[in-house]
Amino acid sequence: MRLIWGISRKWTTLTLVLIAVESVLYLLLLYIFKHLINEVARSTPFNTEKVQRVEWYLAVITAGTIIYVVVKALSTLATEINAQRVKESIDEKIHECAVNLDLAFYESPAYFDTMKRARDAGPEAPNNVVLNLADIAKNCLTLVAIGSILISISWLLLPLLALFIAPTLLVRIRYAEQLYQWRRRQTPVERQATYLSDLLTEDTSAKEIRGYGLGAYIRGLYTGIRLGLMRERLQMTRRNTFKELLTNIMATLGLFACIAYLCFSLIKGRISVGDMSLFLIVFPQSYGILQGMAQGISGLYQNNIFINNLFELFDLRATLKEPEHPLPFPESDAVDLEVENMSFTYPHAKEPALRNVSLRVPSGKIVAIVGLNGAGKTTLIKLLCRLYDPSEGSIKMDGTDIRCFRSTEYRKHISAVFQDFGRFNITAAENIRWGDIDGERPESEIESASRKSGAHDYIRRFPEGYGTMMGRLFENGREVSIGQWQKLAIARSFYSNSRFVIFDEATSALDAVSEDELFQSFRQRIGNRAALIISHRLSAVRHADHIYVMGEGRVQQHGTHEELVAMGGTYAKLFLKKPVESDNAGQS
Ligand SMILES: Nc1ncnc2c1ncn2[C@@H]1O[C@H](COP(=O)(O)OP(=O)(O)OP(=O)(O)O)[C@@H](O)[C@H]1O
Repeated sequence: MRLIWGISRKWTTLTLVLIAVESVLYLLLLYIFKHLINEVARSTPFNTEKVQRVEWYLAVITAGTIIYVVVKALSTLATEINAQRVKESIDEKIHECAVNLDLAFYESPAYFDTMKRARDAGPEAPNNVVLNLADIAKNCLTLVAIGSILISISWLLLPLLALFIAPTLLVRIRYAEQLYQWRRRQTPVERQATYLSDLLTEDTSAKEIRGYGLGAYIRGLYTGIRLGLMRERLQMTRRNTFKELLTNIMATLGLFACIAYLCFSLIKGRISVGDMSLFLIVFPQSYGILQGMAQGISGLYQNNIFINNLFELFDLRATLKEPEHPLPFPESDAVDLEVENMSFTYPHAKEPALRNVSLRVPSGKIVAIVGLNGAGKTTLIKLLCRLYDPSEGSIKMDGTDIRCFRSTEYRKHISAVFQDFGRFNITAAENIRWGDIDGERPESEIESASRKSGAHDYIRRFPEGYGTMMGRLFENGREVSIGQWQKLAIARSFYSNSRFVIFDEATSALDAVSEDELFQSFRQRIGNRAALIISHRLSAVRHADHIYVMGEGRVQQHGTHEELVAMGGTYAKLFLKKPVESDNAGQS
């Protein structure tokens, strides 16, 4: 309730007011209707006075019914608008939560379970709660109206009805709870099934699934999981159907008990014909309303417990601590990035990925990091981008620990191209502009960044140039090669206003000519920024001002290319297996 109220006060109030008006009108109409029937049935002489009274009742009932229909339509509209607003707001909140959580959450299966449950529940669940609540409120008020009429006929009717309908309500609430608990338990299994289904339907795995003939096997795994889930669900449904049948029989007995009671009351003359007619109108309705309420309350209960999943997600808090009093970022362009005795262990991992690493990226310099697979290079980059905080040691920017800056502020000064860079299905221009989404920069800078990365060569050949939709997800989209996508990602980092450019094997898919061109004039391309390059290729690292060699999470050697070659050891082993001139000499 607080969630809904917080999102949409105006519409929630309007909805409740309209529902109240609708119910009061309904009660008034029934009341006038009763008088109309009594007037018609009364054994008074047929004269002008009687005709006038009947006409008056008819006119009031007709006008009142028209007003009632209008109010009902308005209240349905207001409820729907309110529900839509809540739905949009919750959707927005889920996305906000996902974006604000730090990368550490993505390491944990529990996070994916919570996210899946929240996405399964919302944004429909709060929406349904609004509709449920509106329905229950409406039914309650109508029931009060009908109840007061039923009590005026006989006080026994209401408790009799409630007694027989209560078991239906309880059974439905119990089933809702069982369903929720079951879904909660099954989330990891359902995620496995979704993963297998994605493998079968998405383009990223399509080639290997066909190449290795894995289709039938994966389909078998998927069907196995789904059939298991279906069997359990059907078992629950079967048990529930049996219970529902029993309680429905009870409710029907209750209905006929009331009918029998009223028949005898009429015979004994305890109720009038007007009462009986009124009863015949409202009785089926009250039965329907009570059943609707049972459904509404169990629905509310069910949606409410699904909403708990949403709250579970909203309650997740980022683990990266933001400083209470963030320091302003250094004004000067000449800032150094320094790593001091840093160690880091991934959440849920036993062994540290980085041990006592120290290195320096001076302003305006190009620094390279090399090492075998699993040496810890990418991990170091993630820490430099402050996607994680070190377990020990620190990273300093111009002598200040980067934890003293607001993380969003700090990240603006680092632009990284990761191995698994983003391939965004948006226009080519937007792909580059996302490197500095808040900057109001002239369009020409997009092309300039694109020229520096080599992406301009193929984008200019597209009939729609930079307006071309990239990827094949959307109409008229252009799929390009991995190397061409990589050039676009590099252009994005060049476009950004950062002081440090980080390339984590960012040129691995570039052809030798493109890569050579890029690194030959790399210094001009990055301007006065500093760069950190991770690469397995000699052509990418040999021109660096300083090179660090990493192994088993540590810095093993460092120096210039010439110094390291002279030193021998890991670097020489990595890069001197083939003649130094060869582009692929450094591939590990
Ligand atoms: N998310 C993670 N959770 C736990 N351990 C991880 C995670 N990512 C990487 N590791 C481990 O950390 C170590 C360093 O990995 P990292 O990705 O930094 O290596 P790398 O030097 O970049 O390797 P490559 O050259 O293959 O890219 C490896 O032992 C790896 O298994």
